[in-house]
Amino acid sequence: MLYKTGIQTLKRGVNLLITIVGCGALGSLFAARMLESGVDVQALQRPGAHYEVLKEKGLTLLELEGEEKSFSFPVYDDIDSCAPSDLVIILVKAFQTPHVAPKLLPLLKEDGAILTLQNGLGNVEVLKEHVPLKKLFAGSVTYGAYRVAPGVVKAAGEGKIKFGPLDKMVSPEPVMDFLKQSGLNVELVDDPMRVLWEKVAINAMINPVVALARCNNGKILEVREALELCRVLFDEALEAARCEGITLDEESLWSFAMEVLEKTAANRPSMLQDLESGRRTENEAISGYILKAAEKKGVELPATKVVYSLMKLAEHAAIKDYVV
Ligand SMILES: NC(=O)C1=CN([C@@H]2O[C@H](COP(=O)(O)OP(=O)(O)OC[C@H]3O[C@@H](n4cnc5c(N)ncnc54)[C@H](OP(=O)(O)O)[C@@H]3O)[C@@H](O)[C@H]2O)C=CC1
Ligand SMILES: CC(C)(CO)C(=O)C(=O)O
Repeated sequence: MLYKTGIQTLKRGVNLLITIVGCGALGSLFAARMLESGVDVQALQRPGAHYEVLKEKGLTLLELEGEEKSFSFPVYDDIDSCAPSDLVIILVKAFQTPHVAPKLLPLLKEDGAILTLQNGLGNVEVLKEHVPLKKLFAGSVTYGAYRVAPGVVKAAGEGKIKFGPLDKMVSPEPVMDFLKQSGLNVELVDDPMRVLWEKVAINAMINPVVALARCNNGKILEVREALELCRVLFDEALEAARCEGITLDEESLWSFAMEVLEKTAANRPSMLQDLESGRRTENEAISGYILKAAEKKGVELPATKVVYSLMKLAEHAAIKDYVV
């Protein structure tokens, strides 16, 4: 018999509540889609300019086609003010996970669930230290959003959430139904860790290369040497995945990576946006994690090591008080 999360209360017509932990670009886009679908949302957000605007004036979402929408929902900077929720979605950057993970359990109703949709690897390991496995779900996202000003988020493309429970004995249906009801495109997967590795392989071959070159994703397709470098980084990421016992489908994933480059040709990747805004990047959770996974098995990944080190240098140069 599969363990059910508390989200089955959905079927009893009780109002369900989602908490978004880290209501930045993606968290705000999701909050907007949920509110449009009539689902209750609250955000746990750290204090700062974005928090102030969300709290005082609400969220402004600029749709891809130019429409401007306003949303108002409860935004808190402390756990004690939050109501216990049925589903908590983690959308802080990976390096913030150790700060939020110990606070999560009180945010949940007794049988609620937690879903991480963050990029990078290592988040699940941290969450597992603080949350029972049966409550944990993980996945990746192809939606896009970025912040244009505090409280103002631009939608950069609809996409899909691929997710699944980390404990195979847990029924994913209630969370799946809830996310669908929340206006999001969702697909269930058997092995969420594979999905996280697929996403990290794509991030590892695009993000640091484009961030270091300070260009748009599409430029990679115009420079043969850049594409060759991406291929080496991609192959190294797949090698690291094998070191963790995960064999990714090289051919179909490479085709998907090319599709991502074409579809996001005009985009500046998140890592570049972070560098340009003087913010920390997810370098550690992407290239850094890949290097560590391989290192544990005595495998060296020379190209990944070079771009990882250059990204550290770029962060050191761009970020005040960066700890090397
Ligand atoms: N944006 C996108 O298109 C996509 C993003 N992702 C992934 O989703 C995750 C979130 O990305 P994104 O939304 O772009 O990032 P953002 O930086 O825009 O959002 C993260 C938010 O978390 C807040 N925050 C930071 N620390 C804490 C904390 N301790 N407690 C509460 N809130 C906190 C930040 O506050 P503050 O505003 O003060 O900085 C910020 O608003 C990342 O892992 C990213 O890689 C995946 C696919 C697409
Ligand atoms: C897929 C990609 C590389 C698109 O830019 C991305 O996820 C990012 O910018 O972080």
